[in-house]
Amino acid sequence: MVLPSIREGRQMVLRALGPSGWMEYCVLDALPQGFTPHSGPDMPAAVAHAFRAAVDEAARHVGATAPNPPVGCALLDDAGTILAVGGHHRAGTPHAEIQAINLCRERGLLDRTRTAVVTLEPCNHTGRTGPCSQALLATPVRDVWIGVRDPNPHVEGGGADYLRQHDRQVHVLRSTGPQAEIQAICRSLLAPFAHFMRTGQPWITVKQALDATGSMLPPAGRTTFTSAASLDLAHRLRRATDAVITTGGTIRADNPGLNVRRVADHPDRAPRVLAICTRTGEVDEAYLQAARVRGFAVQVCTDIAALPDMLGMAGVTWAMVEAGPRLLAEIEARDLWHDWLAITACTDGTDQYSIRIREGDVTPLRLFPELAAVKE
Ligand SMILES: NC(=O)C1=CN([C@@H]2O[C@H](COP(=O)(O)OP(=O)(O)OC[C@H]3O[C@@H](n4cnc5c(N)ncnc54)[C@H](OP(=O)(O)O)[C@@H]3O)[C@@H](O)[C@H]2O)C=CC1
Ligand SMILES: Nc1c(N[C@@H]2O[C@H](COP(=O)(O)O)[C@@H](O)[C@H]2O)[nH]c(=O)[nH]c1=O
Repeated sequence: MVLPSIREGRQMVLRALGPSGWMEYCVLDALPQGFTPHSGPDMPAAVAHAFRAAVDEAARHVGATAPNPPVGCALLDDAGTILAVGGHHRAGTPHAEIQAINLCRERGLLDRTRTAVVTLEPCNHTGRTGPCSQALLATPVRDVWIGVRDPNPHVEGGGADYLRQHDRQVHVLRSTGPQAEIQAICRSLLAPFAHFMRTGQPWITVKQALDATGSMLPPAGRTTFTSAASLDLAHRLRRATDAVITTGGTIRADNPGLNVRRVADHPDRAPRVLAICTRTGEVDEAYLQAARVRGFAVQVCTDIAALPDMLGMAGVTWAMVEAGPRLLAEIEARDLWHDWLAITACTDGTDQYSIRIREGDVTPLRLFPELAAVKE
């Protein structure tokens, strides 16, 4: 018998199962036999694999879910094959677990579900949608793997405890040993939301472009000087965040757009906040008007100390600073930042990245492939 190549096999499956492509995912990701979800404390390879799929799905919606967190969920069968991967898209729409359950139901696969892999503990309360813990109980799922416990203090009784009380095996990833790497990715995904839950304020990322001499100022007649790849990254960061923080000084110097242009933005996103720091409070009315036309909800901030609360009140979970050297000095002196991405344009046309994290070891910047391994 001549086996089809992966490509041929994939085309055969797609022809057989329609254009959506979902079974392509299942087939190519089917794992070797021997996956035993009840087998012990360490994470089976299929679960690790499913966590990555769930994180990827959640990451596609980072920047669209605020004030909710981005979450992903994969449902697996007995053999460890991924049946469906769901993500949370927007506040008020179904959570990741419900998306994955609904996908399985549509595909006639719900009866095969045995293991749920979720980047965040399933909710156990009725908010704008029903409790995901109960939705999972209504499926044949026996094992639930959780990346991070829910940091939301307003959520009474965790979904993990509820599922355990109903005889489900619940595994919460540990921060040491073989589970640590995936737990860290889940914590990176959740970092802005977890901070927002603790403080009511957004996670604040500084993005700073530097030339080879260490200057932040662009050459005359230009507003940027980093490479095309770094500008793409800057726009992907804008897409992932809920607010841009800039200043009166930068607006007067650059008349910057600050919107997402080099990559596709989330469709139908609620207006992103443009926070303009200015001591005088005087910002050109034509600039404000044009920024609103670009889709921003503009907020003028005359006291930078009040900025985190102001943004938190607007439901901003992750904000990015795009400002010049004077405001960055203020932000650093006042500890108003959480992570700091420096992009240095080298003379050979390449850029170097470095990341500082003010406290701890978690940064959502690690979700971006080119920053995943960047050193401080
Ligand atoms: N390389 C890079 O990553 C970037 C470079 N730039 C460059 O930086 C230059 C502009 O820098 P600069 O003029 O120093 O401007 P900054 O962007 O550093 O902002 C300074 C302005 O911020 C406002 N401000 C300062 N402190 C506070 C405070 N405590 N509360 C509220 N508002 C405050 C004031 O605005 P006001 O005067 O209105 O009161 C002040 O003029 C431009 O050349 C631009 O191209 C800009 C962004 C990024
Ligand atoms: N110079 C510089 C940046 N600077 C920031 O980008 C703004 C211009 O944004 P826009 O008008 O939307 O293209 C500029 O005013 C400043 O805030 N960003 C970068 O990624 N790389 C760069 O080299």
